[in-house]
Amino acid sequence: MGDPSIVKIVGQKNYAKLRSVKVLLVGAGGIGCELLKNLVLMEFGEIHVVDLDTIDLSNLNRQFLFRQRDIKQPKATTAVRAIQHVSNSKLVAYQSNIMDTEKFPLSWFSEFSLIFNALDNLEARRYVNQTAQFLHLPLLESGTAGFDGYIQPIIPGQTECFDCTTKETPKTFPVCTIRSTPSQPIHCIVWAKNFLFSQLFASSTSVATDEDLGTEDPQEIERIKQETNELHELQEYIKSGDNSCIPDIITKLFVSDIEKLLSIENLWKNREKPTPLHNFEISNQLNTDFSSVWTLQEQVNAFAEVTKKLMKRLATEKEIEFDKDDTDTLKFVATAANIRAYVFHLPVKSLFDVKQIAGNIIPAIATTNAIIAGLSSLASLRVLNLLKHIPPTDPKDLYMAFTAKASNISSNRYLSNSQLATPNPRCPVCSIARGVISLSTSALKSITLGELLDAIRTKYNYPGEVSLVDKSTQRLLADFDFDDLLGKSLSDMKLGQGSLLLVADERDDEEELKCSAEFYLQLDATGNKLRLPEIEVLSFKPQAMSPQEDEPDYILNGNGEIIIDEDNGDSRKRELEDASEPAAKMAKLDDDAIVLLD
Ligand SMILES: Nc1ncnc2c1ncn2[C@@H]1O[C@H](COP(=O)(O)OP(=O)(O)OP(=O)(O)O)[C@@H](O)[C@H]1O
Ligand SMILES: [Zn+2]
Repeated sequence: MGDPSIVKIVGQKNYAKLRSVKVLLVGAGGIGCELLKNLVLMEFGEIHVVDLDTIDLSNLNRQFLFRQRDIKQPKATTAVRAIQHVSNSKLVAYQSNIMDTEKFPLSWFSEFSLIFNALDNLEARRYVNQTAQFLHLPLLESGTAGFDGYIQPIIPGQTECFDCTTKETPKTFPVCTIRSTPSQPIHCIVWAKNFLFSQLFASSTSVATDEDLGTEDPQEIERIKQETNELHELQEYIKSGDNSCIPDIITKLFVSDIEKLLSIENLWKNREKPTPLHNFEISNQLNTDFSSVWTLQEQVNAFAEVTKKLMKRLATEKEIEFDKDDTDTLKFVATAANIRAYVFHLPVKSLFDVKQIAGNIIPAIATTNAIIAGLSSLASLRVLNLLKHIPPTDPKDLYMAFTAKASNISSNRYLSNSQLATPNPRCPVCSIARGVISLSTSALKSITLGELLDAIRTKYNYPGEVSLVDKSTQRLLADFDFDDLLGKSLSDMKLGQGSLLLVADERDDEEELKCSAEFYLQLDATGNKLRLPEIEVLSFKPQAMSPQEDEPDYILNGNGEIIIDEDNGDSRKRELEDASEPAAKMAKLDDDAIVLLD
């Protein structure tokens, strides 16, 4: 019979279907905990939860399945344990990285009817998106940041995928701004975190000669390189564990390096000159209030104290990574950034503020997570065709949904939606045909690369001029003028379970080319020597795609940011702003046109 409220929504017949559906939830953080609760209350037959992380104190305000006693416990297993007692669903938890191909081969994913993404980074989102494309599995992608949030249903082959729109990597700054001419507090924080801290405690790399330094001035380039190598020497100091060198470190960073900068006169023609930190003293007087702005003396004292502590830690830990929740690493970065800010006459920040910036933190809001998880679970019923009174879903009728601040449509409407676009023909992920090649272990040894390539050519009508790339390692295995490896066996080429092979038509000047195809190698225990998938590899007209075609006017970043494409979006944006119904793509953004979404 089942829970009467869910039966009312889906009907008795669909309820039986719902009970047999197996879904995958990736991420048991802010959205993940909410989603797991919803999916359990909806009585999905089986819910598998994957999360690689353990619980932090800072998660407890919104990840309501966790308690103080759970800190340092795995998120996935703890979430499942917390909800098990009210669950009518079979729950399975994994404390693992979803990108672990040994633990989660493609065949494992193929057991699910639907995947929910509740992730916080671009790499994992992309990986799941690609996997869903491989298996033609529907995916419900989601993210939130503060009051902003979105869900995007992705139906492979029918609606745009996560990678159909360009995803920008987070904002970066030119090296010369960070290393020579900071003009905002964030430049000092980036210097302290990404350059100083990582040089001294994480790893020692000198500046690569081809790194874009953002300056042409030979004197400045020379100084940046020299400074990096000198820092390498400081790292040796730090490793020695000798506390007496701390004043030398301060002198090097905030006096001699600054004096060297001052000697490059070009830099200061149109800028205020920095003031080196001459005559500093170190005392024991420490400020412990993380939300106040400390005096210069307090910054110097805290910098000396925490450097001493990190030197001691380094002796046992060998390498220390920056972590916003590790007070020592945060204090080092905050005080170093603030002393540099004093030197460059820039505003100084409290430790708490530096934590927000250095940890890329936008306060997570439990309500936004709950709304987005609610929308995602509701969308799942549509995607799976389980709603009682709604006719079978045409993917064209599915919508993305956004919470208020991410929408430009109406200032007094909290939720807005936008019809899903069709797949972008130039998408690097979903414009490629995909399938699974199964083969026996003995075939790996007996079949040569050339034989496999011939079989693929024949089956999918590829021409002679194709290239074959091992996508897992980005190795070129063959192309029209490189056939040296074709006589080698697949196992000689280290190809096997989980390898990804990309075949591409390499002909020039043809009116019509075959689309690329990507194959996943899967070992087959049933004795099949070699079986190629029954997939259709379409052709396309290369000249038909002009660079302007269908360019999206916004970018949804999985890391994630919503960014307006300034060059292309203007006219479209206007159109959207004028539109009243139906709500369309989001565009109302903060002043700097960036909204971060986890
Ligand atoms: N590759 C991955 N495999 C499995 N789980 C992942 C992977 N990448 C991220 N996650 C999980 O996705 C979840 C995202 O949740 P959320 O955005 O609330 O982040 P959080 O780490 O819990 O919080 P915060 O970043 O604010 O401290 C996290 O629990 C994280 O461990
Ligand atoms: Zn795509």
